[in-house]
Amino acid sequence: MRGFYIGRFQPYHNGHHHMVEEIAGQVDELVLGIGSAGDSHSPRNPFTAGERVMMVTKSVAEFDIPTYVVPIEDLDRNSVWVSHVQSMSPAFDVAFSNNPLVIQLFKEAGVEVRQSPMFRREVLEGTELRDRMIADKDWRSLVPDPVIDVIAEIGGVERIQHVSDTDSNEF
Ligand SMILES: Nc1ncnc2c1ncn2[C@@H]1O[C@H](COP(=O)(O)OP(=O)(O)OP(=O)(O)O)[C@@H](O)[C@H]1O
Ligand SMILES: NC(=O)c1ccc[n+]([C@@H]2O[C@H](COP(=O)(O)O)[C@@H](O)[C@H]2O)c1
Repeated sequence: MRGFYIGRFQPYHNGHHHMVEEIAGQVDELVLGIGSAGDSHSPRNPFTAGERVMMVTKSVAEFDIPTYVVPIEDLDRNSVWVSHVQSMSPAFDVAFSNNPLVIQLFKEAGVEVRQSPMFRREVLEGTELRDRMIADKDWRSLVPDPVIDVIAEIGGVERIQHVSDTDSNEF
């Protein structure tokens, strides 16, 4: 059985990693969708799809499960989003998500959806991690080690601080 799990992963954190570990116990192969793939260099979406591919690929290497990482751009039309996802991804039997819109769209399309409880959500939330990066507070303890390396390699903290500076995000 092949599972599908999509997130923006801005950045990929220990909550996502915990969910992947749980999913890995339920399926034989996993597709990880990098959502909003066209977005980057903004306060909410600082990292490119390629950078997020690196974070996710290096992190899930510790789990013993074949994993495909697929960037998926957003569409203006929710009604055809599941078809769009299916056109970009290896075929899957079950989708995993805690996002209400994603759950609704998959269910309406007849795809089985499984949810899992949120894991330490008071700190394991992308928004909280990005705020900590901007404020130079600890975020490294909340992500898998490979994510620390990728964010260092790409100058990610400097970037998010720069794009969050209201004087420097005009183009
Ligand atoms: N701590 C967590 N435990 C379990 N699942 C999580 C956790 N954080 C996020 N998820 C789930 O992972 C998927 C992808 O989430 P997403 O990439 O939006 O992360 P996020 O932490 O919610 O980020 P943001 O604050 O940027 O929206 C969603 O289904 C979301 O509900
Ligand atoms: N119409 C669309 O393009 C559409 C609909 C539902 C979810 N999505 C994307 O799926 C991803 C869901 O991940 P999150 O749970 O991290 O929000 C996001 O990137 C979101 O933009 C896109």
